Amino acid sequence: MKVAKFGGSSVADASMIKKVAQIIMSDDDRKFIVVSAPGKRYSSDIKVTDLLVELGERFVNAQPVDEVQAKIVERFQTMIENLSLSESILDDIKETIDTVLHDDRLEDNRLDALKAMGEDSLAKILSAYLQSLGKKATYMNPRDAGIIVSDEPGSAQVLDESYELLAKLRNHDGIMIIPGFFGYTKDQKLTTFPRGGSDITGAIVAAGVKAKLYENFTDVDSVFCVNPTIVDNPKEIKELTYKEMRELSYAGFSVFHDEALIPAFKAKIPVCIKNTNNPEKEGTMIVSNREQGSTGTVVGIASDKGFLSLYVSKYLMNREIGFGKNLLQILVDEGISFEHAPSGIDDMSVIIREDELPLEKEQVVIERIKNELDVDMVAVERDLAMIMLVGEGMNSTYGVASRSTQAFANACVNIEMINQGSSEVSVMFGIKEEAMERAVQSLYEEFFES
Ligand SMILES: Nc1ncnc2c1ncn2[C@@H]1O[C@H](COP(=O)(O)OP(=O)(O)O)[C@@H](O)[C@H]1O
Ligand SMILES: N[C@@H](CC(=O)OP(=O)(O)O)C(=O)O
Repeated sequence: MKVAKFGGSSVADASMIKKVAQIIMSDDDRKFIVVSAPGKRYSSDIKVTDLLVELGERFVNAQPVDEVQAKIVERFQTMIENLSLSESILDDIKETIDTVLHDDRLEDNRLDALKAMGEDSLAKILSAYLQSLGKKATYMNPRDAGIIVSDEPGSAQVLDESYELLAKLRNHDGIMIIPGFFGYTKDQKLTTFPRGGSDITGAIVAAGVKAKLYENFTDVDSVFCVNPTIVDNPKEIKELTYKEMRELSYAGFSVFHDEALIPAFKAKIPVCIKNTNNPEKEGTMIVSNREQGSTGTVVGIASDKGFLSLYVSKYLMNREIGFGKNLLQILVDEGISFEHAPSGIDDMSVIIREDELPLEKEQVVIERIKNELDVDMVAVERDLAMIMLVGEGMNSTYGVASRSTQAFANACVNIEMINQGSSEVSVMFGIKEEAMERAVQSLYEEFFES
């Protein structure tokens, strides 16, 4: 039995839903289907989830909501009409969105409940469409499926008891359509995963029903060794390990959510990334072990912007017991999560995503570090990008660091920070954002074209 997840690009309009239905019907093993909300139909289009976020924010700020609500309804209306489905489905969707918007009991988690309406509505539409084609298909709400999550709005985590409940679905007859991106807390509050989180639902369902394969359908033929918007026609990756994919997705491969790897990895479910527009292509497999030598030493180069470095310097920092802990405690107190913390004898840098430390919070943190830690210097450098080279074979190969630093030099890019050693499968470089594209292109040339 397989779990197939279709991303936003795969369900953007009626013509895509027809392709999705063909894919589902072409393999009887595809029993559990997880869907996203309709994504962009063309590059300047707006994802339904973004429209729902706007709707929620407008409502909370007492601004007019009619226009954006109409846009959302229109997306579903066109889809329903083009699939020749009953108008009653649209009535149900409209009514559900309206209830979520105005129900006083939802005051606490209205934004999450609204955000989930894109996947919820799409799951209803897809199951009705499959039924209209004569298939036994059932819409299954994540609450009834047993997806229980922590009470962290917008960044829920699955609770272990979900897996036992999901296992009971194995005996279900016909095809089950489950909306991705959300679950319910123990006290029945709808709570969403982080953005892009339908991949996470797919992995949880695959682990719960013990699927033999988790297929993740998107809009590219495979995972490429570098972001295809930075390098034209980059090489395709045929096989990756969970660990490699986790590092690559964390650092910018938006094709698969990094948090989706854990449930699949723990349950040892292989993952296959495939293209809804080209389902015959074999795609990329993500597995526990990859035969060494089946690809180069570096399997992928990931890159992401939007980081800052909080640099702290104090003479004899190395001798001061608890300095690192006290610095990080200030971040804990201020509710800031950090990504990396490379350190030297008298210096420590903490790498943080910029949205975690807005300017007003920056001042508070700097003052606290100065007053409480008695440092010689504290400074924040913004507009940084991180580039990550990933590959299981890297730690046993000579010369990866020298080849990469040469590639940065060739592109006239100054390296601000190197972090090697924390992970066995990656080496990370911090550089200025404006240099990211040319640095990635130069690294691609060095590791994939030379
Ligand atoms: N290394 C990569 N390989 C493949 N796709 C990538 C990579 N890095 C970024 N992407 C982007 O990820 C997109 C697919 O992910 P996403 O938009 O989340 O799809 P979906 O709508 O199916 O959830 C691709 O269109 C591509 O632009
Ligand atoms: N619709 C949600 C969840 C998701 O997974 O979407 P997509 O499959 O389009 O990445 C979002 O936009 O975040």
